[in-house]
Amino acid sequence: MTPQDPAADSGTAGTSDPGEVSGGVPDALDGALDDALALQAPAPASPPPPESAPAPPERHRATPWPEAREAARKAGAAVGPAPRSVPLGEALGRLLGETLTALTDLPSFDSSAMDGWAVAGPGPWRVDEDGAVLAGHAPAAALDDGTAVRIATGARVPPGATAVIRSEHARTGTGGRLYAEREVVPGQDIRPRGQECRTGDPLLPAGTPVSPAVLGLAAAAGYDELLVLPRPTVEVLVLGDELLTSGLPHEGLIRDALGPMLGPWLEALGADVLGTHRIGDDADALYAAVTGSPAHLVITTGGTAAGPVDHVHPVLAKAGAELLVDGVKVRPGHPMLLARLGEGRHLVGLPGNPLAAVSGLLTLAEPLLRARSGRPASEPYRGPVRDEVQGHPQDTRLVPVVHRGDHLVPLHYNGPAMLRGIAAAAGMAVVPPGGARPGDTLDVLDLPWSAPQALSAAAGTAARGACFT
Ligand SMILES: Nc1nc2c(c(=O)[nH]1)N[C@H]1C(S)=C(S)[C@@H](COP(=O)(O)OP(=O)(O)OC[C@H]3O[C@@H](n4cnc5c(N)ncnc54)[C@H](O)[C@@H]3O)O[C@H]1N2
Ligand code: MOO
Repeated sequence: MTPQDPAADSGTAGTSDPGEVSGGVPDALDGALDDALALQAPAPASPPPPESAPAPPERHRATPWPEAREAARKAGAAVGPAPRSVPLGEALGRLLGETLTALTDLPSFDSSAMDGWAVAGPGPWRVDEDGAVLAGHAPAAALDDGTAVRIATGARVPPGATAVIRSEHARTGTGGRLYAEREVVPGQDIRPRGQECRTGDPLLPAGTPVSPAVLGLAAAAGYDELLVLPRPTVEVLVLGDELLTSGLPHEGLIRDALGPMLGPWLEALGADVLGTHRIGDDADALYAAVTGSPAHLVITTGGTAAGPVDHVHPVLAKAGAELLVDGVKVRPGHPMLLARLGEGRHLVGLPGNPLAAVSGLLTLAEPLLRARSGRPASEPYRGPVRDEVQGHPQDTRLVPVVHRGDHLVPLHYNGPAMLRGIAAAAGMAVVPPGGARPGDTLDVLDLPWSAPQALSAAAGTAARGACFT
């Protein structure tokens, strides 16, 4: 087996031979990228053969992949978040816990959109030199027809004013008279009170992520605090005596690839990561860490299978946890599990093989965290696959893919112990049992950093016209 056929490592079939997918990307740059992604790279001179995983025993309890995701979503939804009020400065990145409703008209008064003159009636106008109006200052006296005052952008328009003329569109002539240099349309460059919204108007729906722009809108609309959904807390427990945290692998020891990856990934999924702890292969330490964790969700890595130091199942049994999902019909990652630890607390056990851990993260942790934090279910996007993807006879496969034109292109370094494919991927294609043929449409699970941003809140407010002032 070579790295060009790595999926065979998991006992499943790989994608088509790289030589078959090299056509249609003639550009030299694309060729170099393809090499990097192993879309079409020739085999290295002496590729280290990936080790074979043992044929897994029949798992009668294994849950079909779609049902496992649904079980994780339900587990998260059952303990959905209670909204709480936080100062604006602490709301960034949270989700709105209620509809953001305007607490004021915006603008809250008729205001000038430009620096210039407020005028009343038709010109020319007599300029009241003492009556200049600045933003934030006391209102000017009412303007009589035929008069004008200087006005600054954002200042209150004096009662009686019928338009604002920009300073570059008028000149003062003899006798202090103001002459417009182009037609004056009534109401021009005046932002009328309530142009953007009226008090009580819904501005954004509950569940909208609080972005910097949302903070700005909330402040403009009168908010000092926002009701937000708290982020679920997560603790990561990395198991394995063989793991190094620095330097090169040596003497059977390997670098911990999951510790550095999972914290940021979980943060990107909307969690507050309390910590990542390395437990080794110590059952007592694992029991203490699992039962003593203050987190809503404990994530373990490794130790899910049936080896002599695979402590996750025994520890869960000892802790009285309820297994909600014990194995999933998915490759890689089938030993993944989901357990209920107690009131409002769960554990997701990720397999130790790094891509299998990613599979568990997307299958169980993502839907649980999404539901638990009040985010709407993600809409998988779909696309036609360019190449054949061989499937597992009974199980779903998750395969890292990139986009090429309108097509999904499976990446070859997709073995369970490999991160090379996923690190270059735009998403994980969901390959149904039996596989996919070129042109078949596949669902794609997006990755938090490559997701096309959901514009759900704005989607219903299509631009109906331009507003240049
Ligand atoms: N008898 C069976 N053996 C195995 C089965 C099975 O069904 N029956 N399943 C295989 C599959 S599939 C997977 S996946 C693994 C799952 O194993 P564990 O969750 O128990 O994980 P470990 O044995 O601890 O580690 C597996 C593999 O991954 C490496 N690893 C672990 N943690 C890390 C880390 N943080 N960073 C990088 N690499 C890590 C570890 O060294 C092992 O090579 O079980 C199979 N066996
Ligand atoms: O080989 Mo396993 O499929 O990594 O879960």
